[in-house]
Amino acid sequence: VMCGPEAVKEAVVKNVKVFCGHGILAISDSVFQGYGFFSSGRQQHWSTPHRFSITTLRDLGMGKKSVKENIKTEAQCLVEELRKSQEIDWIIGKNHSPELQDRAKMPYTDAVIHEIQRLSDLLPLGIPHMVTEGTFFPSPSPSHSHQGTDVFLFLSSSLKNPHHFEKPHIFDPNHFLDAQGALKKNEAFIPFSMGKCICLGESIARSELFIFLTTILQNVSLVSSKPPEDLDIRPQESGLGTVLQNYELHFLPC
Ligand code: HEM
Repeated sequence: VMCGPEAVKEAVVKNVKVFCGHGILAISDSVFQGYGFFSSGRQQHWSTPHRFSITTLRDLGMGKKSVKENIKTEAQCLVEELRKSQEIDWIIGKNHSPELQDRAKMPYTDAVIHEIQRLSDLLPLGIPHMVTEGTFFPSPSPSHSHQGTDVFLFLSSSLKNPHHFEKPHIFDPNHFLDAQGALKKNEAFIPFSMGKCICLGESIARSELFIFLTTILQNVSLVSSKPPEDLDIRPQESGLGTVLQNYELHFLPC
């Protein structure tokens, strides 16, 4: 189990060939029947479909107009649905819908999204990896790993690392803001893993989070039925994935 950003980096950035084999994930076997990226024990990481997907998914996330427009349309539809379900007559912002280019000008919003991802810790142990050939792992405690050894990248231990985040268990966007209010990168922020094994959907996921959140907040105020300080933000369950608690929220017209 690789704990902390330094160990994860040592494994999947510096020793990428050895540590990026796919581990066994029982749940994916029954769903994917051995096909696709999540099939267990896939040792060859840079297969043709993988390369194809990297190009396609990263292109989609980075710039293809149709996808960006789809994300915006989906966000607008979500707002429409919220409006209908609330039966509140309010107007979707008329002049400007959030665009991805706005993100660079909105460091606070970006920091809030980083902090949501950090604390929600969607995949605490990442997706299982497997050692593809016997290797000696020098740090933090020297050890030998045999081919086929399961490897877990303990992403939680980076996201909630007290050496990298001042208040690791408290929601505070300042973890990602410098003294001037600009977005501050943090090498322990690795919810998508890192290196060549990094989540193929990172760019799309980050775009969606920004567009959805800003579009919702542009149109409604989210009000909790309890004072925020009384909310319990500990996860309901945490295994392969973190399941958050259910919260009661009111969507009020701005
Ligand atoms: C907030 C949302 C998401 C988070 C936190 C997340 C996180 C992750 C993590 C930690 C991994 C494992 C990387 C590793 O092997 O070390 C992964 C793999 C993967 N993710 Fe995501 N992911 C998200 C959304 C998405 C989306 C939207 C897509 C597709 C559009 C996607 C597609 C994939 C694929 C295909 C892999 C397997 C990559 C491979 O085996 O090479 N993810 N993701």
